[in-house]
Amino acid sequence: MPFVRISGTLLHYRLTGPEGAPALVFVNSLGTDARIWDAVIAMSSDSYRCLSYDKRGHGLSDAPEGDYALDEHLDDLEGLLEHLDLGKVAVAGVSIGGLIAQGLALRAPDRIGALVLCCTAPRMGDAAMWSARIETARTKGLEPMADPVMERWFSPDFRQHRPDELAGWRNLFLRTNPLGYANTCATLRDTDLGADIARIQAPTLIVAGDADLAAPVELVRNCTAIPGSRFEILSGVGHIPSIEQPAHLADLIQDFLKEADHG
Ligand SMILES: O=C(O)CC1=CCC(=O)O1
Repeated sequence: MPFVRISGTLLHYRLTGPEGAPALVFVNSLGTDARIWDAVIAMSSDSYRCLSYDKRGHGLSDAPEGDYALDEHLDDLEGLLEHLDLGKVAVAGVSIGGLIAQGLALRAPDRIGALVLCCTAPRMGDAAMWSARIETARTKGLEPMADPVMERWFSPDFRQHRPDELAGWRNLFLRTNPLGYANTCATLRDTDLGADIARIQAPTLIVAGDADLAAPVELVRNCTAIPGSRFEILSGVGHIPSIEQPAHLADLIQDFLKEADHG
């Protein structure tokens, strides 16, 4: 369970897989931590050096005060990559994690071997929605949002047939630092990469879930402005395919990275 301080912010990360193997980095979504990627990492770490971390405001990482700018998330991730000396990486991000991946590909194209953008878009939601969540998180905590958020995260089938997992991931959401959550909602409120992503040159796989209420398929399709990108729609999956269909997602990622010449 290593920790590192990047420009004063403590980050919790995990690194598995053979040293020298192509590096694959996983970025988590709002209200979660690196554990949402564990099943995919277990299926990938024979062939890839897998890095996952709790982005600021989440998990065991620090939750600094104040709205988080996208640039601060990028500073964290770039700092972590420099600290670990991973060379060129593929970055897989879900939701805001995918926004961070897009941002890094724009800021540091030479570091990026490939992108996997899951259930994300260059702009997610609108300012009013994020402001309302910020207000709720800061004044009442996360409990009032828990049930609606579970409906956004998980397909009806998952919620009906996997109640213990649902309860566990709900616990993860509720244990997120409400101020870290609110400060991250500010990133979503303030970020729009729509005018920029056509400049991304990295080979890009885009994955949407047809039961995703947080990033519906047509929103995720906006990522196809990235030249040459491939778009896949997973059936019966909500907002976090790494939890609902990890084997399917791991296969897609590995096949794509081989074609992209990253592993
Ligand atoms: O909580 C949600 O609605 C899902 C979500 C939006 C951005 C993100 O990272 O997760």
